[in-house]
Order: sequence, then structure tokens, then C-alpha cells
Amino acid sequence: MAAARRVADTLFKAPKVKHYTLAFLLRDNNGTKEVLLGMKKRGFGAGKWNGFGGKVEPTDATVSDAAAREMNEEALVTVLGSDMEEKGTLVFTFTGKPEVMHVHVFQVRSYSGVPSESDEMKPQWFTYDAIPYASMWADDKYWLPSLLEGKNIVGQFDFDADETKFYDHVLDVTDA
Ligand SMILES: Nc1[nH]c(=O)nc2c1ncn2[C@H]1C[C@H](O)[C@@H](COP(=O)(O)OP(=O)(O)OP(=O)(O)O)O1
Repeated sequence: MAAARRVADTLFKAPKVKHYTLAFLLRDNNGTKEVLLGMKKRGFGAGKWNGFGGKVEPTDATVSDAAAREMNEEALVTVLGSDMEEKGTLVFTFTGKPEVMHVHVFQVRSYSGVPSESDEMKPQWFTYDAIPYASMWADDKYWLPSLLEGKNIVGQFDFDADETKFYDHVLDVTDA
């Protein structure tokens, strides 16, 4: 559990930690497993495919509720916080930025409605063999395959100031 210790130390030492959610909606489409990703239209990570999420707000009762709220806002589906399954933690640091991102990662299978384009995200279902890693954050190909296999993850990725590549990382993958 080397990554978990490193993550704990990073969070302990960081002058400022901001909490975010990142959630993946999963479905079985006539026997084919698919994951919903969204093309981020604005803000941090614009132009990349990603899971759905954002900052945890003081008005969110729980981090799971925050994850559900963000998915509802960004993919225009109805998801309950109680259906969010916690899958792990990712910590991102950026050279020259004292603030550390603490990302709470979830998966969810239970939802109602049809995913639709919002101001922030354009959603699309992807089969597991067609995930667009080249158009995602550089770290995603390191941990998303394990997540889609049902594993839990804990990791830290230390990015350069320009946010395009990381110079160091640790990752623990464990059976759920
Ligand atoms: N390196 C990375 N790899 C990744 O897969 N997701 C990342 C990432 N760095 C950040 N994210 C995710 C976490 C979170 O879901 C999102 C960033 O949140 P946003 O900038 O969308 O939050 P905001 O608070 O601006 O959004 P709202 O709360 O919707 O206004 O990007």
C-alpha cells in the first residue's frame, strides 16, 4: 500500500486541499459493457473526455451526494448519492501550485433518464475496448482499465505546471 501512504502524506502536508468527485456511469448494453464519458466543454480539462464530477460544495451532505449532483448536472440523468459506489482516491499535484486536488472516484450502475448534453459536458457511451485514452487526462490509461475491471484504486500523479504530463506517480490497485 505504498501509494496510500504517499497520498496520506501529501494530503497532510498540503497547504490547501480541494475535494472533487469523478464518477463513471456503467451499463450492460445487450451483453456489451459500456461506460459513459463526457467531452468537457469548458473550464478545467476542456477538450478532454472524462468521467463526470466537480468540486464538493459545502451544501453537499456527503461526498457521494456531491458525486450524484455533479453527474445529474453534467449528464442530465437522475442518480442517487446512495447508489454511488466508492472506488478510490486520486490525488493530483501541479508544479508551482500549493493546492492539491483530492478526487473521490465512484462508479454507478443505477440511473434513470437518457444522458444528454449539458452546458459543461457532451456525454457518449464507450465500449471498454474503445476508450479514447489519447483524448483524456494522461493519468487515465494507468488506472481506468483497472477500475473497469472492478478494482479499487489509490494513486497520486504529480503533473508539470502545464497539466499535460506527469513526472512522478504511485498507484495501488486492489480487488474490490
Ligand atoms: N488528472 C485528472 N484525471 C482525471 O481523470 N480527472 C481529473 C483530473 N484532474 C481533474 N479531474 C476531474 C476531477 C473533476 O471531476 C473534474 C474537475 O472539476 P471541475 O473543474 O469540473 O470542477 P468545477 O468545480 O469547476 O465544476 P463544477 O463544480 O461543475 O462547477 O476533473
